[in-house]
Amino acid sequence: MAVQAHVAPDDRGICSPSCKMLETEGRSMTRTEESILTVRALCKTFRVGGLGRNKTEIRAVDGVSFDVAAGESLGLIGESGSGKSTLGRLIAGLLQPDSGEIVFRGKPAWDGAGARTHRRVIQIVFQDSGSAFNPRLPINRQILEPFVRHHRGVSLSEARARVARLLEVVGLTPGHGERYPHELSGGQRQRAALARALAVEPELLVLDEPVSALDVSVRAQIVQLLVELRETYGLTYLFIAHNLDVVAQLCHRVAVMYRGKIVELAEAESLYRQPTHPYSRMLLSSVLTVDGDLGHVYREAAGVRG
Ligand SMILES: Nc1ncnc2c1ncn2[C@@H]1O[C@H](COP(=O)(O)OP(=O)(O)OP(=O)(O)O)[C@@H](O)[C@H]1O
Repeated sequence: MAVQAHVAPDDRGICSPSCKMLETEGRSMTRTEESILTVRALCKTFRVGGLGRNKTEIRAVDGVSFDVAAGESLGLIGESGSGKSTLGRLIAGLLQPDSGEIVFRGKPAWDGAGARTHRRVIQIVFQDSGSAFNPRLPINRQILEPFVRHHRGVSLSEARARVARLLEVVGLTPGHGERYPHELSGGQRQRAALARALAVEPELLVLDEPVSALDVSVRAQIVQLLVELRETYGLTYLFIAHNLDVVAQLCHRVAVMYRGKIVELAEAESLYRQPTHPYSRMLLSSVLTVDGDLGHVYREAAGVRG
């Protein structure tokens, strides 16, 4: 069954989700209409090279606006250097915007004093989780620390039991928890990175190419895990990826970035079937060319979406 949702730009040129449910081949993925993340006119410029006025300005994110509904997975695609990671880092609070607004559950992401407001509820998982872990500490310590920080009053033995449970949820054993990051495979490290992110009970995960470095079979397992975690914990995802199959498997809507701007934002199936912006058409057809219709990628992915 075709996707029933419809997203249209409002009179400010901003796309907002307007559906309650996606139905895909008899399976449903519920999400609410409530927007939990609102991004408005977001800009970030980097100044690189040279001295003083000789510096070059790179407008990495250039006036980006969109909403994400609770429980939704929004994919973010675009060529290398289009600004996807910068946008993800801005939303996760790792970078401060030059201008524009990020509002999560009605509250601005930065307070008047320049401090992050959503440290806990928005977490980020990177492609290379190896470098995101401390190489000198076993994995379970690195999950325990954020857990304890955000669960004051929980005894150490209870915290350890909860960390063991988190490892289990992501498909790891207590034995994996005792290893150091380099003693895990890439897929196991991504599972551990997800467990660590979940330790603080986030609501939104920014997933910055979390499966790009994995081989095909491990990638499929992690995508399946992401689907399950989303259902179990009611998570919302901003999913950055190059791989369009993976985006089709996981995402309700997809935003296409080009030179720091979102040039198209649409329901995944309608974007894959009929991209409207010339850059989206070029991007999609450069990956797979089947009579200009990529609907089959979306349909083939339906079995995984759950
Ligand atoms: N810390 C930084 N300092 C200077 N320039 C940066 C910095 N981070 C990103 N850029 C530049 O901003 C632009 C957008 O980069 P970004 O990493 O966001 O793109 P991307 O779409 O995520 O690319 P990729 O898919 O290759 O990861 C690029 O021109 C990049 O070189």
